[in-house]
Amino acid sequence: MTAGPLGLPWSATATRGADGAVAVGGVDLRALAAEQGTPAYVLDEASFRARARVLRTAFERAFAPLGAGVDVYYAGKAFLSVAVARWAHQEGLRVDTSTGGELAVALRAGVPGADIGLHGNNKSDAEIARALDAGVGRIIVDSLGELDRIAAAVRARGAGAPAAPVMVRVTTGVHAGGHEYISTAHEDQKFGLSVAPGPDGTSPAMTALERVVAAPELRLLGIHSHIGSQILDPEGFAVAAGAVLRLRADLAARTGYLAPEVDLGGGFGIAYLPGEVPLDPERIAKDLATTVDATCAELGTAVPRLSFEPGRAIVGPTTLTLYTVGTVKPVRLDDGRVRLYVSVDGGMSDNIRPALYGAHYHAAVVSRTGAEETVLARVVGKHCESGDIVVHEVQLPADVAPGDLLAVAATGAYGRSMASNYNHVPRPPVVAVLDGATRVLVRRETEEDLLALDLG
Ligand SMILES: Cc1ncc(COP(=O)(O)O)c(C=O)c1O
Ligand SMILES: N[C@@H](CCCC[NH3+])C(=O)O
Repeated sequence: MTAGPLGLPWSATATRGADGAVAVGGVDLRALAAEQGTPAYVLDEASFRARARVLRTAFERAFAPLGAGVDVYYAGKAFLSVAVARWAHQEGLRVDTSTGGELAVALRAGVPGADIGLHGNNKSDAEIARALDAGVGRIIVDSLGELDRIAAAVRARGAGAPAAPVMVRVTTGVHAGGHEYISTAHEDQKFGLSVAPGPDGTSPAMTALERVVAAPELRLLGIHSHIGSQILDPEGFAVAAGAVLRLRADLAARTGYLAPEVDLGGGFGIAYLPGEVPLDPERIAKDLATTVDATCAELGTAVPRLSFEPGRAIVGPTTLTLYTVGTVKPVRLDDGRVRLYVSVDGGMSDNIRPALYGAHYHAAVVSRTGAEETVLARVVGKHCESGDIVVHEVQLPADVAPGDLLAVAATGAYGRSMASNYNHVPRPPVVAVLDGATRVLVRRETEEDLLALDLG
């Protein structure tokens, strides 16, 4: 994927003018801040669409020679709004949801049920019913109990109700990703059913798959594996693919049913810092096509239809968070260095990732050309926590001052979607920019919005 004039981690259309001011999508961020206020998430629509297309076409091209087809789902948990669900669908992607709320957004966007998947390790009966009402293309089952509940929900619809299309989410023991909490395929965690044999020699994954094959209310589409998030080393995907394909072949040997699909999840890592190298979609797609082809040949099974669920790799790099600098305070460290604490008008309520995962981000002053001399800075928020850090370490112009606009790059994934109202701070808007125009996708919350929930 091509980087723009400012290079990674900035979005593709970000440019810096002669006066030092940064524009995205042809919109000067000073004008955007004056019109919309700060903080604000600024989403580069052209970049979102381009990234969605690049990922889809990379997988389509790589898997075309295998002849079984590919679907790419946009994982809405990274960031979902009606507009982005629509953009993803217009760019030929389907939409992956993980709660009734995300499902509601995708449906409001007009995405046909058949192009929506529903995940979740603890789906409510209401969520299951809603998914069946919407005719979702697949429900990704996460436990044996859930299988029974979906079957019951189908039965409750009466004779003639179509069987529910399900995939079974399995854990292959592959542990990958940027942080232990976001690695989802090792065994001691809540997601999926393990492929490791239990005391009776049969794995929980196989038990679930056999149960689906036997249930008239369920139609087994396939097997699902998601190994983690922000993965920069492609090796784990190939290992997981091999394990899933072997499980599919074992199931066919035991039941005579060869599941038509395999989903290898999302998790493709992006650049958060200058110099960081993102996972290359073309390369991962080609490598996986080679692995799938070779493994299926070795197992003597037909190649399945493949699907993927990237979230971060599509939306992460498209968005920056625009803040206004407030307090600037030099703090002397034990080793004698001075760190400049630069406080902005948001913080852990609009980006919890640094506090939750120790995630690192990059920032720059975007309203003017700063002094050539730079200082070691830490960008912090306005919340009542010393861990309210937005950017742990970054060199900023030595003259950074209150009133400057500061942008933090690559905040599109798990920023707004994990935002909170800590300290009664209203959540920022999401403003799309395209060809010199702004469009508010999600409006700024107000104190009135928050007080409206408080019944006194
Ligand atoms: C099942 C599933 N699919 C897709 C994703 C999207 O992951 P990412 O945003 O890292 O691509 C996740 C989140 O990790 C997930 O849990
Ligand atoms: N929320 C995590 C990723 C988890 C993905 C959902 N399974 C992050 O910010 O990196």
